[in-house]
Amino acid sequence: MSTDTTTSPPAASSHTHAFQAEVKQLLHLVAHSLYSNRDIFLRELVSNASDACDKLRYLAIDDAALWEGQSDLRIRLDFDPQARTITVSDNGIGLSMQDAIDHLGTIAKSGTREFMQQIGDARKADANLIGQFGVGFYSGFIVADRITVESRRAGLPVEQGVRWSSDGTGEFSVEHIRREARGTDVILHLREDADEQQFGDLLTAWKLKSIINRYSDHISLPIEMRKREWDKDKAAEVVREDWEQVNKAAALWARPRGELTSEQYIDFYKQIAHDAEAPLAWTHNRVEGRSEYTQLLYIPAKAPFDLWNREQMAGVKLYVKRVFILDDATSLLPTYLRFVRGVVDSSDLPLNVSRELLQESRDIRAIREGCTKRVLSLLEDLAGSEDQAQRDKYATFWQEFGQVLKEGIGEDFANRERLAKLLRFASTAAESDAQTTSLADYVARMKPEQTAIYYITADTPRAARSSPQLEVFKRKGVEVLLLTDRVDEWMLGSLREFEGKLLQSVARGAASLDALQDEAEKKQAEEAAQTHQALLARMKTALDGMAQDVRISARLVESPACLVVAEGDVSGHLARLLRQAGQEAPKSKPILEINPAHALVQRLQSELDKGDAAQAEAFDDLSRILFDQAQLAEGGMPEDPAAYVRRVNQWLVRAA
Ligand SMILES: Nc1ncnc2c1ncn2[C@@H]1O[C@H](COP(=O)(O)OP(=O)(O)OP(=O)(O)O)[C@@H](O)[C@H]1O
Repeated sequence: MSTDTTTSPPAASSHTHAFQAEVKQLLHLVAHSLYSNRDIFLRELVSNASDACDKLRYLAIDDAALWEGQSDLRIRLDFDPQARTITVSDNGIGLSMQDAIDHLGTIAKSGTREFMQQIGDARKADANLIGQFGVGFYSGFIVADRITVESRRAGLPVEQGVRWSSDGTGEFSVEHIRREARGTDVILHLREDADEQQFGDLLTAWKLKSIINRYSDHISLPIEMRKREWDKDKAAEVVREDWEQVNKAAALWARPRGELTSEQYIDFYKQIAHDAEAPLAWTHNRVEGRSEYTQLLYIPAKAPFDLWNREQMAGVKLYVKRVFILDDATSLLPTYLRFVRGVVDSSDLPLNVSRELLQESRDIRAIREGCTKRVLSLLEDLAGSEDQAQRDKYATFWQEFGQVLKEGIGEDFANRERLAKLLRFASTAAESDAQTTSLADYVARMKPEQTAIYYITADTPRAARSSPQLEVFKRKGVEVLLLTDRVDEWMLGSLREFEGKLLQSVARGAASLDALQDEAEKKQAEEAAQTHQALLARMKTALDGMAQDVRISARLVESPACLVVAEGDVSGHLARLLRQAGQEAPKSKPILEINPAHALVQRLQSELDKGDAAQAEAFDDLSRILFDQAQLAEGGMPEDPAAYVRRVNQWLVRAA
């Protein structure tokens, strides 16, 4: 926080401010963890310069005076070997004094701020992790021990320039300066203390050019350096006053696929996604027809830390005829594809398109549909590839982003079937939870008499696997899918069937099990229900207010009891999720199913047969114990845990 909040001090007086706490941490990390990646500092500063130019162009649409009579935007890179400085200049929007204090002293992006708060200990953070957050401006401190920024915001008087300066430890100073030129100079004073080898080469034209070529070629503005010529007479290189363009300024996505190497695609991804790791896959197409655009979309290999934030949607950049317009993935892709990174460049939209206009534009709708289809095709290609390495990539993708993709089942009606084919689940058919299956593979393995796709929902795969409701399925060798992601219950609300087969919870209703029972089993169940009619009725009274019914189970083999929900009722698992999320869960009561072959149930029957008043209490207690245990077995909690413990203990004492 600022120690001094004066915003407009008189010219020439310098004011010192402390960095926000997280910036200090970040600076510490930057200086200590990113040496191996040091060249990225130039990419970050050039990208800021380019953003500043884009911003000016955008604001000048409504206020042409901001051009101040000079509308050729460009970025310049200069260096001085004697002074050991590198300067990145732009004639973009520039900074006011308040901008400099606000933007260069704090981390504005809430995600990055939270991240910095979380890591706390600099030693734990590795460069890859930090790379994700785009250290941006502060990356200058990888190579510099002092940075000076001189700037003037477009439209402000020349006296309202600002000089910001810091050694990147605890504080920065700001003062007003007189500055004719609009825009910003970022001057890096290279470190001297470190090994000369480490930074010395940065003070050469070839090195700076090679970094620009590697990282910033696609920047659509010219990046210029001073012309250098060999002077025969002096037998030395002389630096001229005029400038030459050193980048191709050819947007990568605008070049034909055949001209580009994988390395170029990967480098470009790393820049736009702020990711140190290569992407899993990408798709690059020029779409022609009713709406013309180019799309270059990437699937990252790792989920970002803020994937769960559905508001965090700035993954795809929109360009119009190679001019950057905005980061607004909400218009370009549905929420459930928010992990996609990339660029869409439209040939049809007007350059001054606003956010509001975007929402209504037919061209944007067409682009959004087109991008969605492309991403789904890309995923289908990976998932269905002949090549094991590609299928492994899909497995990685699923691991990282599967839960997000599942949101699409409820959100994207038009693509629901395609999405359903991309789903993967853990299953009782595999020993390991990591080995997942598709619905199509499940259907191919179904027993001839089986009519439904069975699943169980639970908090963890382990809880799912040991659930009593699975017992009969295990005995009969019928596969059950194990659904343990939070989003699953929600997804199931929209995914009722697959290839004509209903998805059926093993913990719901009774009808679906009929298909799995042979005649003898059905008869046996009917007889058991007859024999235990009185027991069932008596238990129902004992569990009044807790269970809506008590019946003989066809699901159980080893356990005494389990809970099931009636058709149309909310499952116990979903009710728990809702309560955890602080929401009201519908108050439907479960059905208790009991296993007549189990000793505890037989014990209940004998308590009932004794029929005296003292036994009535024992009967009630044991019924409640069975109910509470069924609750525990499916990962729930007895309504009154202490009462449950008391009852169990009474029985243990009696048995001892
Ligand atoms: N050359 C510049 N001209 C004008 N403003 C700048 C310039 N460089 C940085 N800024 C301002 O400082 C802010 C912080 O820059 P920084 O690079 O740290 O983060 P960012 O650009 O917002 O994020 P990222 O680099 O991760 O994309 C920018 O958002 C911008 O407002």
